[in-house]
Amino acid sequence: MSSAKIAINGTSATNGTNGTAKEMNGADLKKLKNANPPKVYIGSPQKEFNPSSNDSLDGNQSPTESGPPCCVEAYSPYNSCTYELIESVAQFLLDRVSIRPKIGIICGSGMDGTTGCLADALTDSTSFPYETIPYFPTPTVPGHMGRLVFGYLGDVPVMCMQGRFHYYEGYPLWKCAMPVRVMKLVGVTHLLASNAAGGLNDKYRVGDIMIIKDHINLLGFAGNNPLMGPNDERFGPRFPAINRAYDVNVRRMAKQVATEMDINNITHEGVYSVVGGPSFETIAEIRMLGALGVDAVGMSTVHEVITARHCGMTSFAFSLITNKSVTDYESYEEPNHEEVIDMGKQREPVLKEFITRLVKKIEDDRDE
Ligand SMILES: O=P(O)(O)O[C@@H]1C[C@H](O)[C@@H](CO)O1
Ligand SMILES: Nc1nc2[nH]cnc2c(=O)[nH]1
Repeated sequence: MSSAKIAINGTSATNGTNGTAKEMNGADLKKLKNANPPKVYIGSPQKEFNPSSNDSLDGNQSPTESGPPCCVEAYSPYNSCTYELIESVAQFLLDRVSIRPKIGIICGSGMDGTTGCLADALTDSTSFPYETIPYFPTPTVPGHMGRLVFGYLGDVPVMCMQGRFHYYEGYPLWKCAMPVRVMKLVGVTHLLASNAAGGLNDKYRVGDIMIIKDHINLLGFAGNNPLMGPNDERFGPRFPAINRAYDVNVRRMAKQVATEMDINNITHEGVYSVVGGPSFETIAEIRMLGALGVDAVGMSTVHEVITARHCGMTSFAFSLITNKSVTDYESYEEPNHEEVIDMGKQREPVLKEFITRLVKKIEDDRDE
């Protein structure tokens, strides 16, 4: 494996080779954190990109819009993050890693922690703490690391979000899903998202896996969607179809993996619904969701999948059932984030194996 250079504000560090990982650190991070807005360095020799000027990004592209850097308006409900800006973030990453992943993974709660998580299984990895990536949001939730990691899962090149962004953190949906567009422009064709969810279906037990076959976008019902605002056709159409969001072929492969791993008894296929959070559901809300045909409820994924489908990515997602949704007024049980994180950690080895095998199948399928 050849070694690549990671350039940080004009300094550089050598990328890890053969199982080692490199991360931006110390003084460089401090410098980047203090930069406001973050600086984007594109091309060689490095040059500072000012989104509000007509600076050329790499000699070929130029921003088509003037005005302030759009992603700085973090709380705008409408996506004002231009194609050019996303392209510049993707280029920032591509300039610093040598691998070209086709598969992007988003690790859910408890699966993205500090030890033993999927991202740690990557070899030849290069990781970017989110605060070092221009225009990236930063996670605020305990149990969510904040790193984008490039590396090999088995022998398959992937990029992996170790920690995601949630609506309840105060980020608009488009911003929560912005990394998916970055993945797209990095060259990713397949999105694999995981999440922690409360189980409504009576047959589900804590620790089970639910392959998502469909979703109910409750945030969308309430008039909120990551695609609201001006549409850029370079990403996708104004009115994308979403009825085949969870790819049937990848779901079939995931079920094959479950059979190979002999975990069919804990693997299901069902409907996920997203709520805004951060409060968990009331009993009346859970009963309503159950009546609507929801099998598991959580606070993420749907806006990422919508964004992925909009830009033509194949998407797959699964939930780890970290707690049973409470449906009984007599019950003293209360869902809590600690049990969510604990269950994620407990299931880490199984999920790692599940994802590693699935990624391999997808890669082999892509090659056929
Ligand atoms: O990021 P995910 O959807 O896995 O996280 C779920 C929703 C909340 O962030 C958290 C609640 O414990 O778990
Ligand atoms: N909304 C919601 N999100 C979760 N994430 C993990 N468990 C739950 C839950 O019970 N409800």
